[in-house]
Amino acid sequence: MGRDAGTSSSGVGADFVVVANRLPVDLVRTADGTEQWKASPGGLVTALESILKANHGAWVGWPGVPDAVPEPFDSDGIRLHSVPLSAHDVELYYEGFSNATLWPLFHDVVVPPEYHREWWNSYRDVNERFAEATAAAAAHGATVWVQDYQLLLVPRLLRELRPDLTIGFFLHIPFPPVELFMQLPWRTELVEGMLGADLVGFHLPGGADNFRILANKLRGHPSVRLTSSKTKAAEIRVDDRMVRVGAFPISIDSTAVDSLARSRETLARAARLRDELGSPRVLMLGVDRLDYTKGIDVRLRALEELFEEGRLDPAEVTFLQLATPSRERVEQYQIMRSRIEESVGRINGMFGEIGQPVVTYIHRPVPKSELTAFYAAADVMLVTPVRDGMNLVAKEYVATCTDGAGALVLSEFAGAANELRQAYLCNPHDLEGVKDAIMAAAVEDLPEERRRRMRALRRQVLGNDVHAWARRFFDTLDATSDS
Ligand SMILES: Nc1nc2c(ncn2[C@@H]2O[C@H](COP(=O)(O)OP(=O)(O)O)[C@@H](O)[C@H]2O)c(=O)[nH]1
Ligand SMILES: O=P(O)(O)OC[C@H]1O[C@H](O[C@H]2O[C@H](CO)[C@@H](O)[C@H](O)[C@H]2O)[C@H](O)[C@@H](O)[C@@H]1O
Repeated sequence: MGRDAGTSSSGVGADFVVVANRLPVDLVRTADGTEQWKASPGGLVTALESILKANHGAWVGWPGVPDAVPEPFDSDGIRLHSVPLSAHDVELYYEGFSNATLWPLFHDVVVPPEYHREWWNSYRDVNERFAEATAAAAAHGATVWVQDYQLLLVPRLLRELRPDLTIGFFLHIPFPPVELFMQLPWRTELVEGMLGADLVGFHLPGGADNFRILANKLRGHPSVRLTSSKTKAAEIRVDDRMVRVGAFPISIDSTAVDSLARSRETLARAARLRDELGSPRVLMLGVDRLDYTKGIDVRLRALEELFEEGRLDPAEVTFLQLATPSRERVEQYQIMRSRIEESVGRINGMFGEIGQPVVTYIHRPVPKSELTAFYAAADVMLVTPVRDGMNLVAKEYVATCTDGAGALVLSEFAGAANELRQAYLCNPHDLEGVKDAIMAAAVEDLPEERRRRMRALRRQVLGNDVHAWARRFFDTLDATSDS
């Protein structure tokens, strides 16, 4: 990363600070009232943890439970600063505005977003507290990297408090088309919030383009493309500053995943797992937070029809779905969970045998070593979101296929499809297309064709890891502070 972010030159605060809704660890309260820290879920943490550890930086975020007020502490070389949220904040800012307004709106309104003024007021208030906590944690002249849709107002608020900072912002979910964003009653404030950064990053060029159009439409800030830039970035003039905008597709720590996949323990566990699942000829796998964007229902419907039509034989095919609990108090998540669990029951009722279900469904997190063994055991990985910013699971599966076997069925609506062109791509809204992609990946294509595709995918994932992602972002951010 080329950035020494150890102790600050002034001795007060860190020279490099990440700000995200969640800390990289969650405080977990057990039934007996004791508390312990556990790794928190999601791709964002997976992606940033290794970068921060390598740079002894600080992380500002919510500890994951209401009303907890831990003092700053060090974890694995990272200084963690908690922003406490009350139960009311969690309900209005996190479950409400972040996950029932912005999340569905930014994921192409796959469920209807709700607009409530009291949610917005709480979002603004919590963003102010994040900005204040960050201003207190950062050394003079530090670099601050603000993450994601929960904190869209922070870049501007932080700039007002601390004009000496260099501020980057990265959005991990899709940035919606202009017509959808325009639904937001607070659209101008949100765009202005993001424009407080020196660099605004998205996964895909389309998201960056949507943002440039909105900055012009809502605030009259025209942009120019930087034709010389490798990142195809653009610049927007905001008063006396230039804000850079570009696409930076995130990735994984590919080498670490690859070596864990090659370990004797992983390979032994993967073999045992196949035995435990009845030694199927084809083991299919899904791994997701239980979220309505992930298309878990789509793949279940596709499999059910393939069994009904006799195109897949339930005696030969098993599907393992890991669906990690997520945002469980938000209504649409509850609706989706019921729908998925009903499908699993129906499919097993129709096609399972005693002691031999066709769908094995796990609704709890598993340790990383176990997850890696799932990937290593699977012949076909099903990643079928109706919309997804990137989808790191797809990349993790590819990095785990160390023997070059294995096939990835991937929705065109996952950001990862932009890079993983040799996957079995499908449109999750076209059920026949999803079924055909599953059939090609699982049964119809020759092993050589699957291997050819997997070789190309592995070249992509191993050659573009999370470190390269961070380097590209920081090189572009450094260029903004130089100009
Ligand atoms: N250890 C562990 N990691 C999980 C589990 N479920 C999902 N993950 C990780 O969570 C991340 C999900 O990222 P991504 O696919 O981008 O989707 P996101 O959930 O929307 O961020 C991946 O790094 C997964 O490995 C689990 O049960 N255990
Ligand atoms: O913090 P939660 O509400 O429990 O949700 C977990 C995370 O989900 C989202 O992940 C996104 O980021 C990934 C990495 O860039 C990307 O691959 C994926 O497509 C996105 O959905 C969310 O953006 C994070 O803020 C959450 O922490």
